[in-house]
Amino acid sequence: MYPLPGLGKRAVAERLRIGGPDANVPHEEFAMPEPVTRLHPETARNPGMPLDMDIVRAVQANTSAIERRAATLPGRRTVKKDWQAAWLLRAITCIDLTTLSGDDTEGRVKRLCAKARQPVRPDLLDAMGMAPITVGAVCVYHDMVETAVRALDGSGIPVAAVSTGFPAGLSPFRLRLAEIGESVAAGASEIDIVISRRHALTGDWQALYDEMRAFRDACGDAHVKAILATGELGTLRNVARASMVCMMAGADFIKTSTGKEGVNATLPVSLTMIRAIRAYRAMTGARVGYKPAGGISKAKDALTYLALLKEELGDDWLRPALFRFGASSLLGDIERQLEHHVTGRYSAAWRHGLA
Ligand SMILES: O=C[C@H](O)COP(=O)(O)O
Repeated sequence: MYPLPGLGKRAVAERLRIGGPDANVPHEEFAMPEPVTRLHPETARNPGMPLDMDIVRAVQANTSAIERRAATLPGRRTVKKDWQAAWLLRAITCIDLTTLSGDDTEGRVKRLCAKARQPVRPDLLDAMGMAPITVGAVCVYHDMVETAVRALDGSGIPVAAVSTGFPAGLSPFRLRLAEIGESVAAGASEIDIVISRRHALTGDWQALYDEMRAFRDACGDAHVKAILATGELGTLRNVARASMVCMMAGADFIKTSTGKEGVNATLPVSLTMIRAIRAYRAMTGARVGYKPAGGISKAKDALTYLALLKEELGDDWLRPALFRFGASSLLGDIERQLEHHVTGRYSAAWRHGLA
């Protein structure tokens, strides 16, 4: 399957220069596809491919071009009224509703799971003529996996566990592998691993590939999201290369951040990672998901991310199987905007607590 027949070396090389001229931005009517009817439609997993250092070395990132384009993104596409409500509902279905605090309790996780099952008040959904929806997943530390799995029983909502010594990823390697196994055994069907940043910072792409491959193997049937901790990778080129190497090693998703770095999800980083996903898709035919995480708390930011994804990867990515927001408080602001859409009034933010 790699490389795709018909895609010559030159075409591949063009796609690896992130930030170069972009002939691939679609200009069709900027509307949402039909509503999500199935939460997690089958998506073939990314099988990965052998590490190809020629490709990794060819990956470039033109930082100033990326930053220029990212700066134009907010407000570039505006969706209003019913369309905006539809986009916000779509955003909710793509949230990994997250609690990752040292003071997490079973009670907090149960309340979060109740919110995951019913993220929008039924009267608001009725007023919009919408069927019930749920979030994409609930994301917790290992110790809370069993509680979340029980609380979500019968809902079809997956539990994602952060793993491998999250957030720094500096515990002994065998323990990081064992941690994945424990979380899968406890019922997590998605595992968010953290990469060893030093491998990217020192350009040891073979070590990063081997680590990622081992993490994926330890996950078994559970889907694996690779957290790059982009705020600690130094350059956008490192972000682009780490994205490519993790995808080559079989990551199902690439994710920006743990939420604990000094800088978490940003638009330049997102553009870089999304372009890497696009290049990987062009080379191999495989679709890898994207998860910006950390600091995304406003409905308008969610709209910007969805617009970016639609422009760069197309409607196919606008669903939970290929896109998630890692966010602990975004849902509250979206619900507040939906209430305003239906009633014409804003309620206080405290009325939309999550857990
Ligand atoms: O992966 C998810 C993040 O840890 C959540 O970050 P946040 O609390 O800034 O929304």
